[in-house]
Amino acid sequence: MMSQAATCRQRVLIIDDQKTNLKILGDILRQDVDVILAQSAEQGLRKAIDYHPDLILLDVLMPDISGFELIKTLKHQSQTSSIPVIFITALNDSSHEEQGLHLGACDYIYKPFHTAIVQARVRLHLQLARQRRMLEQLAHIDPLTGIANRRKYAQVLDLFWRSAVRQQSPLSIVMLDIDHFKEYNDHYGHAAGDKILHQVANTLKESLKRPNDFIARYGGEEFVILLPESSEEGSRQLIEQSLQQVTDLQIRHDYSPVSDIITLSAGGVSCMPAKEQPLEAAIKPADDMLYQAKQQGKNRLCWAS
Ligand SMILES: Nc1nc2c(ncn2[C@@H]2O[C@H](COP(=O)(O)OP(=O)(O)OP(=O)(O)O)[C@@H](O)[C@H]2O)c(=O)[nH]1
Repeated sequence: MMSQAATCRQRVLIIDDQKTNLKILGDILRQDVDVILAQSAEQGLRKAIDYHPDLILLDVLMPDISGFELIKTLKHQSQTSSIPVIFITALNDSSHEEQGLHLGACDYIYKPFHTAIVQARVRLHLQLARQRRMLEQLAHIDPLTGIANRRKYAQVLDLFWRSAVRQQSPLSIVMLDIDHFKEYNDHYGHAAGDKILHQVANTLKESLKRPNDFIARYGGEEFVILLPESSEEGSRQLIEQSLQQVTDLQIRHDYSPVSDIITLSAGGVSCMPAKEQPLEAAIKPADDMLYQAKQQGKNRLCWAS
């Protein structure tokens, strides 16, 4: 993920009502980045949402909506709030500069501008944006397995839940746990245990079919899978296949009382989220079912009815 973020071309949206300014700025940046042009605040806002640029260069004095007004909207909308904005304006006095920075701009450039200074500042802010994105990605990845961590899971669950409430569509939640993993660690060593966690996590991940299906490491040897817009029958079938794919790895576990290979227990629930229902209550049945699967002898899937 890091290498992809580090190599792909970044995008800069330039918003200015003067065609000549758009052309000049576009020409001096095009060598380094993909340039998107907008000739009004309204068009700029639309393009910011549609193209999600890495940086916005924004004029202040525009006939319909001023740059100062537009940045307020950009900073209030979740799709655009994290995009850094540089003002580039003929309002070349410190009080306007102060106002611009207060409104959330990361920089303020006076017109008439010097080409090399615009290029240098754009480069600097793009580099900062890239580093910020990498940090965000790293903060959401479990380093051992490379899949999402519990923090990311909490965010995604909240997102899926709200979307399921809005669309009145089902959401399946599945908790999975490696059986007798303590014995595995005790006999084969912690480093071997780490390798298994990586292998199991990635096998489960690859078994998921739809782009929105989501897996995270919930903790230790426990994983959680979220399947949005998936029926109970479809979800059960998919998870049975996922468990089968882990079994197919045929990882020897001579110290497991339930099998001579690594197995998983899993508990699932399909729910139709309602606004007034607390999230915790919806997840609990999956936890209960995992407990039941362990109680019933492990190496199985139990589903809440
Ligand atoms: N190698 C490795 N082991 C871990 C990691 N996180 C947790 N564990 C181990 O996972 C084991 C979990 O043990 P238990 O909770 O008793 O679970 P279990 O042995 O799988 O028992 P059941 O779930 O009842 O089958 C402990 O030995 C933990 O040390 C990790 O990152 N790496």
